[in-house]
Amino acid sequence: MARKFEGGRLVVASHNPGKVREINDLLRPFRVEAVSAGDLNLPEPEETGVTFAENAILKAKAAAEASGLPALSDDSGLSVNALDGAPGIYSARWAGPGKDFGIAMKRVNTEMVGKDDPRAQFICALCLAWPDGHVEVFERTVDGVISWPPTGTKGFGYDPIFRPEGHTITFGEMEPEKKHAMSHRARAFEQLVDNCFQK
Ligand SMILES: O=c1nc[nH]c2c1ncn2[C@H]1C[C@H](O)[C@@H](COP(=O)(O)OP(=O)(O)OP(=O)(O)O)O1
Ligand SMILES: [Mg+2]
Repeated sequence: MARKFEGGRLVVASHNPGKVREINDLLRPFRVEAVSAGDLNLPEPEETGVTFAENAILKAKAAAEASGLPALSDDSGLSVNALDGAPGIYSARWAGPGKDFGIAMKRVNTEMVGKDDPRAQFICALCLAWPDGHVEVFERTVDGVISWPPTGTKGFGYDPIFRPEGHTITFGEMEPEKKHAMSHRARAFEQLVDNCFQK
């Protein structure tokens, strides 16, 4: 049995404004008072893990310990079949210190030249950590294809080049509510809610 979140304040342990916005959207129906790591001036931990789950755990634990509150982290990324899963856990790092996803998306496109497999997944590991060190982790994916050139301005990160399976538009072109009905983050969140939130 997973440990339950009892309600009240919860730290959203992310420094990515696009993600914080999406997690706040997903939390809205629940009795949760979300505060972000940025609001609390929490440091951004170094992501030394080699898996999404490891990085999610280290980010959530760091925020829970520093704040004394339960903390929810998200470690996520884009995995391209033709690139053997790259950028994967390095998805944020491909955008460089300036966090320029124009550069990161161009790199995906350049490295895919000559390969004829457009398949890709977004992956999201969510970790809910308590100040005593207990953690719960949930990981989910969404399948799609890489589409070039980038289209749409509604999302963040690699959304303009990711078209989810069965759809004709990219996440960048999709209304947030529609992305939340199918995304890797929304799917992992559903697991989190089922296991850790009171109904
Ligand atoms: O729905 C998504 N739509 C587009 N791009 C996405 C998505 N989900 C993850 N991504 C990409 C961009 C992000 O920068 C990277 C995650 O890297 P990741 O280390 O987990 O997050 P981050 O460094 O941006 O913020 P933080 O670690 O403070 O939560 O993968
Ligand atoms: Mg990060």
